Amino acid sequence: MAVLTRLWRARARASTPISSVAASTIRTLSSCSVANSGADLEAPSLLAQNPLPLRHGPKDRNVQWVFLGCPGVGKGTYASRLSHLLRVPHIATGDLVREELSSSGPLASQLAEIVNQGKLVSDEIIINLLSKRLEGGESGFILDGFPRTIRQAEILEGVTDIDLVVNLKLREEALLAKCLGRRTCSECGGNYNIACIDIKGENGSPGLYMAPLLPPPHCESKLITRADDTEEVVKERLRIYHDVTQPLEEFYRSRGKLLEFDLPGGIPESWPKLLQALNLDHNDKQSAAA
Ligand SMILES: Nc1ncnc2c1ncn2[C@@H]1O[C@H](COP(=O)(O)OP(=O)(O)O)[C@@H](O)[C@H]1O
Repeated sequence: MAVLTRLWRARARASTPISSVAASTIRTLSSCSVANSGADLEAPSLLAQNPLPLRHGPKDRNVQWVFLGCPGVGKGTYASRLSHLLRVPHIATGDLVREELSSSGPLASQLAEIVNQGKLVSDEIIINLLSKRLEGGESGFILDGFPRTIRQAEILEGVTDIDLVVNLKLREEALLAKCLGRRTCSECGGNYNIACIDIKGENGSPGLYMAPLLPPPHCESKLITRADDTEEVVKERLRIYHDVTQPLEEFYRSRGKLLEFDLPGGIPESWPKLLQALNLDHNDKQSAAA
């Protein structure tokens, strides 16, 4: 991870075009390059190569995982739970963008315009925000919301090894409702969802039930909604996800790193199954619940 930090710092200092940073970092890291056989490995063989729990990754370091998935799928929820479980930082680029937005920094107004239209922030801005976040150095991480473009994935691949990419999937009908139901407590920062998803099974397809995650009474009057969680903007984010981010699935599948996970329901149904898919053991589950 120190390598990653150094390189992103160097990029931020030099304002070098990202493509040349990626090229030079790929050269620098040729001795510890990302395994890229091109073989289309299935998730089980990926896990067989890297049996979990992965407190330490392939080179005796902590896990370096990425979470992919449409807006509203629950990347933040599950990435955050796993980060507590595996004791690695959960780094969400959406949170970095929102922190910058709430500051009075020079970028704030430029970012507000982009984010409130549901568009993606430029790769350069995102890499700079990430490099600032990583200045302290990290040992292992779970990235959420990054990479989001093939270019970002190539840059990441040029600077460090990703062990596993978890692709969370949820039926399209549920995604919009999940985004519109999101609420955050302005005081404690707790995340809730007031949407109750109840899709009846029909023509052989199973139903889907996701209970709302309601706030405790002391948060009820302090709930806020993200400015970009309006119907129009969420639809635009979903469109951009399908056009620009979804190709990353094939990028990581071809490298044998993609673990597909269909969410079977809300947190009570999905969390144990996710742990199982990740081959995390019972002790880990107990410590997660603690
Ligand atoms: N890796 C990224 N590249 C470009 N823009 C990003 C990235 N991560 C976050 N953003 C910006 O921040 C916004 C919020 O991100 P996030 O909280 O991850 O949203 P979502 O709920 O759509 O997954 C995005 O719509 C986008 O404008």
